[in-house]
Parts: sequence; C-alpha cells; structure tokens
Amino acid sequence: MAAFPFEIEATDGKARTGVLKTPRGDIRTPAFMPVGTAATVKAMTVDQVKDTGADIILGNTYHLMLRPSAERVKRLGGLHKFMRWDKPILTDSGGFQVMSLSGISKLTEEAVTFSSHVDGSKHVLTPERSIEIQADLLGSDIVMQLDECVAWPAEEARARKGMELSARWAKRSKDAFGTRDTQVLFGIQQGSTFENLRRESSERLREIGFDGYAIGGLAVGEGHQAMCEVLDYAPGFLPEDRPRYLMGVGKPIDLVEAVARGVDMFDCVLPTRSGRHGQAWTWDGPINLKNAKYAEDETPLDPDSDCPASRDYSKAYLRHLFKAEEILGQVLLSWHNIAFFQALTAAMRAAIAEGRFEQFRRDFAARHLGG
Ligand SMILES: CCOC(=O)Nc1nc2cc3nc(NC)[nH]c3cc2c(=O)[nH]1
Repeated sequence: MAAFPFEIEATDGKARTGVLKTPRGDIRTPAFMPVGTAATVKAMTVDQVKDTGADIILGNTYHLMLRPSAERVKRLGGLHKFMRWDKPILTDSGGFQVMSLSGISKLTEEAVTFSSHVDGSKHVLTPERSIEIQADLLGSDIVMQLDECVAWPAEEARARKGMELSARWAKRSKDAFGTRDTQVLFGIQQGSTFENLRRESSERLREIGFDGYAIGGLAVGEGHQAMCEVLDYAPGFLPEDRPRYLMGVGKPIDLVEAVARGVDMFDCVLPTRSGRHGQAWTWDGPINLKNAKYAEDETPLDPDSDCPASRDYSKAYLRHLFKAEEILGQVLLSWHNIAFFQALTAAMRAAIAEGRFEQFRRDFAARHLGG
C-alpha cells in the first residue's frame, strides 16, 4: 500500500490531473514546486509562497548539508520548523548539485566525495547518507534516491554506465529508506536520450518499487525539442498510477508540453532566478522590465491575478526598482513569477478536468510564443 495515495481525477490524452495526498497536505497535480535551496525560496517569505497556491516546495540537500549542516537543522526541529513551512517538502539527494556546484568531486561505486564550495571542507555522499540527511535529519516528506545525472550529450556506453549505477544506488537507497508511513521515496529514471536505456532504467526501478518516479537526466542542455522527443516515450515506461516528476523543468512551454506527455510534477529555479534579474513571466511570454519601454507604463503585470505583486504595482515602478537596484524589485518579481507558474499549473489542472487540454495547449502556445 503506497504511503501517499495518488488519486487521478481526470485524464485528457496523456495528460492527467489529480491529488497526491500527504500527511502535511494535498498536492494538486500537475504541480510546480518552487525551489527553496538554502531553506528559503529566495527573496520570498513562506506566507508569500503559500499565497501563490504552491502546495509543496523543494529543499536542496547539498546546500543544507554544507550550511548550516543537516545535524544542526535536526537539532533545531527539522526543515519544516526551521523555515516555518508546514506543507510538504521534497528534497533532492544532492548528487546533481555536487556535480554542478562543487569544484572538486569524485564519483565511485560507493559514493560521491567532494569539497564544499562554501569552505572547501571534505564531504562524502553515499545513497545511505543521502537518505539519512533527507529523511532523518531534514525530515522531508518526499525523499529522492541518490543518482548520477550524466552530462549531455553522452555516448550510449557512458549513458548506460550512469543508468546502471543509478539503478544500483536506487536499490541501496530503498534498502536504507526501509518502510515509513509518513515519508516516501522516489526513484529516478536515467538513460540520457536513449529509448532502450530509459526503458531498462524504468524496469529496474519498478522491480525495486517506489512511491513515485522522477525523470532525471533532462534539461541538461539538450534543448526543448530533444527533451520532448524523450518525453514522447519516457513517462509511459513508468507506472501510470504513481506520480511522475520531471526534474529541473522548466520554462512555461516546457511544462505545458511535458504535461501533454504525462508528467505530473516539476521544479525549476527559473521563476525565482529570472525574477531576481528583472525578467517577468506572463501569459504573453517573458518581458524584461529593465527595458526603457516600461519607464512610464502604468499597467500592472497581470490585473486579473490575485497576487499583489502582479496586480497592484505598475511596470514603471517595478522597472524603477530594478534600475535603482532596490531589493523590493527582486521580492515583487519573484513573487509574481511564482504566482504565474502556479496560475499556469492551475489552468492546466482545470483544462484537463474539463477535457479541453489540447485547446488550452494550442491557445497557450499561440499567445505565449506568439511574439
Ligand atoms: C530534485 C531531485 O534531483 C536529484 O536528487 N537528482 C537529480 N537532480 C536533477 C536536477 C536537474 N536540474 C536540471 N535542469 C535544471 N536537470 C536535472 C537533472 C537531475 C537529475 O538527473 N537528478
């Protein structure tokens, strides 16, 4: 019996909408998870994050194990109490960030060893240690296996090696996780852009058995087209009655096209990171608020939004804040962008429930990419 019931309420083609029920609250899918890297969704309070409609956020094992350390978070009551977020948290296993953030790192069958980008201290991450950090010290609700994300492009032989290591680490992660009734473990499908490897990865994960399945190894430079070609088959290799989570994705158009191919959950730093640099995401596409054309534009980003950052401030004022390098600019635009990503997933949930997702998909692309 799965610890977290996943109830699919409607399907439309390959798209699904449903609810993943957890002890800390329900997660409506398709779901977008704001990234809360160092125990904060950057530039936002947890109340603002909650106001956007986010049901779950992502925490980063790599950052928190380095600072303030997972043991300190545990001593302070765990990640939910520490950052005052009482809804679900999904934590990553740290592997991906080690490879992308820590200068020196070594990958063996046993572990990933690396030096901290903060103070150069040495660290070892095994599947078992990653589970201990996520499940026992941080206290996350959805725990991820330690995996190896192979860089793109990869030769098939190299992609196979990474997929097989990830599959062995999936077993070690599951054994270390054991059975818990208030937390779940997700496996991670790998295999780069090779259909046979993706199929084999999925078969190995299903034999081990997970409460949810992530699709890893994408959004690593392959581009939208190549990613969609993998998503034409990869989600279908995973159990249809469990959540499918596409990691690190993505732009709004990526979310829509991935939902059309059967994906349920997403995380990406794009809305918060681009917000801090003056880029606003809207139904009509992204805009750069530093552009002079907004200097006296008194219209808000989205008058129909219930988010104050989207509805109550003029583009002229937001542009001024960025030109003046005022912190409030980063706060308001992060808030607006997260609210937009939540509005997008809410609109997709409604479209699927009402059997009009294909029309939504066409209308969205025409307006958002229309230029
Ligand atoms: C979020 C859970 O992720 C993990 O524990 N491992 C993992 N993370 C990834 C993060 C990614 N971000 C992007 N693009 C921005 N691509 C990613 C792939 C992985 C991955 O394969 N494996």
